[in-house]
Amino acid sequence: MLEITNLHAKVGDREILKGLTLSVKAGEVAAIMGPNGAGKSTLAHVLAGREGYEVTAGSATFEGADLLALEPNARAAAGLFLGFQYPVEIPGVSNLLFLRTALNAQRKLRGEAEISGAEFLKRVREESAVLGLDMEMLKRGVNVGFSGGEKKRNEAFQLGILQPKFALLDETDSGLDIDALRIVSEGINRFRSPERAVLLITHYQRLLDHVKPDVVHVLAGGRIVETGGPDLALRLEAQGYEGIAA
Ligand SMILES: Nc1ncnc2c1ncn2[C@@H]1O[C@H](COP(=O)(O)OP(=O)(O)OP(=O)(O)O)[C@@H](O)[C@H]1O
Repeated sequence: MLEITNLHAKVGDREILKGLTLSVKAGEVAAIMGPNGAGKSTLAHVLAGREGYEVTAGSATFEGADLLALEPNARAAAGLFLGFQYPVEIPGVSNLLFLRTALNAQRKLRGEAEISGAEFLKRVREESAVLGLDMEMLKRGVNVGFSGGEKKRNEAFQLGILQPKFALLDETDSGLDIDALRIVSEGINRFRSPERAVLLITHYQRLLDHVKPDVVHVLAGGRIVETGGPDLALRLEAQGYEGIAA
């Protein structure tokens, strides 16, 4: 589904991704772990098409199409979703208006009809119930006044509403209390399907206790340096990154 080959990318003058190769298949849940500053969020931003991140070599294709040639909104319409490590607040734009507008903009680019008010509301009710977000909160400005954990739950809510094909989740587990971690994990597990894929950037094995990954990659020094099964995450938890070649 996602094929990244020898990707090099820089921010300003600094090369962060240094020949990263990674493949994620449909149906797969893959985790990316790695030391602070290794380039995990940079990878997420490059894939989403954030400004200021320059790809200098390599390729990334999504379902066979050149992802890097697409504008960010076209990447979203193609089915790519990024859950931010640091969700932003958008005062004056309610969560529900934001999501309905985003969903319809994506549907329009795909040549689909707008979602009906009734269907949108049904999706909102279902997803907010799973994630424990009440309707009053969702009428407030996007993330405005949300606690750190509520912001992360809201990322999972957006995932449930937009129903993309590929979820790239950048530390969606950080800042969650024990119950919220279980709730957000449930949201991610509900999203799992043979047609979709998930790439979880995380520092903690505890998320992977709830969302069992098929594969675990280690990103260090701007490259994937090791790939294994769920046991790799357990080994890292026990041993740290010492001995991992950067
Ligand atoms: N705008 C920028 N200008 C200069 N350096 C940057 C910029 N953005 C990121 N970097 C650097 O790129 C490196 C990789 O950052 P990135 O956020 O991708 O790491 P990460 O693996 O996600 O780390 P963490 O686990 O701490 O979240 C870091 O050393 C960071 O300081």
